[in-house]
Amino acid sequence: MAASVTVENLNPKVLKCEYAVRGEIVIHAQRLQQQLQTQPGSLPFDEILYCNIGNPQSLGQQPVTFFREVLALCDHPCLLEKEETKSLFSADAISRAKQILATIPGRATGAYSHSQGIKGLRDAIAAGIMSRDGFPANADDIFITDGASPGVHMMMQLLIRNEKDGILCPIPQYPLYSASIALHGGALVPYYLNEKTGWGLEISDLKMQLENARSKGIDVRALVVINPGNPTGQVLAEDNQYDIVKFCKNEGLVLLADEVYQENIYVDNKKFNSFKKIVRSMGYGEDDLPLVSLQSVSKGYYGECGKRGGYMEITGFSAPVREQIYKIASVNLCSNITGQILASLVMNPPKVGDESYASYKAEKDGILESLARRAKALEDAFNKLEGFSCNKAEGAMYLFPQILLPQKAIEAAKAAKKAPDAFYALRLLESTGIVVVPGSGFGQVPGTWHIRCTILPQEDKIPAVISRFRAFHEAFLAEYRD
Ligand SMILES: Cc1ncc(COP(=O)(O)O)c(C=O)c1O
Repeated sequence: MAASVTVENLNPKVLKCEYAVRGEIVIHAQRLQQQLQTQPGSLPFDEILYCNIGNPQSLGQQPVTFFREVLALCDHPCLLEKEETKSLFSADAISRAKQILATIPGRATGAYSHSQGIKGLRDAIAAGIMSRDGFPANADDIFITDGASPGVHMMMQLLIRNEKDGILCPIPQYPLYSASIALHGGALVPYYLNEKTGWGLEISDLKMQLENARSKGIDVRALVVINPGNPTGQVLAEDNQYDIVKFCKNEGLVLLADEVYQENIYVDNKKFNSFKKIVRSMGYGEDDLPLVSLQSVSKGYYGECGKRGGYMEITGFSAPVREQIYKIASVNLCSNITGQILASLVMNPPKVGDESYASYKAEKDGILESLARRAKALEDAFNKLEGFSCNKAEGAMYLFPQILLPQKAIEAAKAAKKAPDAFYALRLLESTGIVVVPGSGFGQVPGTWHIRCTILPQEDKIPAVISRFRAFHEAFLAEYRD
């Protein structure tokens, strides 16, 4: 019987969609990992180091105790009735769990919730946003989601009608954006971050790209800004943010602000400012600018990727449009309740005076300070490699060095039908077990080659990562030097 479903008759939007952070190189790494299990000693390394994805706990980062205590108590409320609980859990985790459970109808964490998320948790998130920004936030504007990704998909679904609807996206960009634009059948309108100025976002380039797209009949609907940047690690300066907001207002664009790395800042001279705060401090209110701000429990110092929690805060949309957004959310029923609770916790961590505060602060600072040291150590190491130039990771979880590849290597890549940076990343994996993502998965200025490497291996592993990388790179150059 002939197969009724073939690749040829699949939805072409699915075929067009690419997602390199889990692409060919990662699939090959998983194969090699299996080989290490079934035939130990058969490869030149004894473990695979996944530096391809911002998944901190998979590389040994420990979860924050307070958050997990509250989750455990919420998930098994009968613990709250037991005497031993008082010695096993901190007092503020116990009281927080009780407070949260009181907002959940029937204390049932196994029940569906409101499609935007449990109201009490949205109130807590709104309070967290207000204390972060100093401007009011409203629970009705919050949609709690299973990580930030569903929020991005929802907005693309809402905005993209056909291939003539465009979304301005940074290049390089996190491929969730290119993938979701492709899946929803829209046009990615690229704007280039300037590598020479530390991945600067230039309004002149935004304008040029917008005009260029419009001249081709593209109706540009939104601007995506990832701050701090992935894969590029830059943190936007406040003045730059004002200009971006003005640009969106003047051009009638929705501002999609991906702020999932808001807690990941590693330099003293930069500070995270939410676009919500910037917009409000410019005096713009609800009717001036449609703004979507995305946050996630996957990043920051919490790194709870597998719990799938996050939210989008939606302001500046009319009531009928918000009803449509609510309708899309309701088709998915609701996000998972554990992720909802965690999203409320990361926006309202323990405060001075709470029993957990000192240990919470020590865990948080320990993780963030270690990430800053790892970022610096890897940046310095990359900058010492011949042909590498690596901007600082001011924030986020990645380094994105440019590599000047010898012509001979580029030709070898061509012969192997691979992009040169994918060829390099594959060779790196096969000789060291280190998994990185080629720059071609994020977009880059044509003719330049990059790799993205996370800063997430634990500190005791960093010297080995650096020396394995260096040895590989020297051997690669020796093989392909022009
Ligand atoms: C910039 C950015 N946005 C969104 C996400 C989505 O993450 P999640 O769906 O786990 O919140 C990621 C994940 O790496 C990211 O880097």
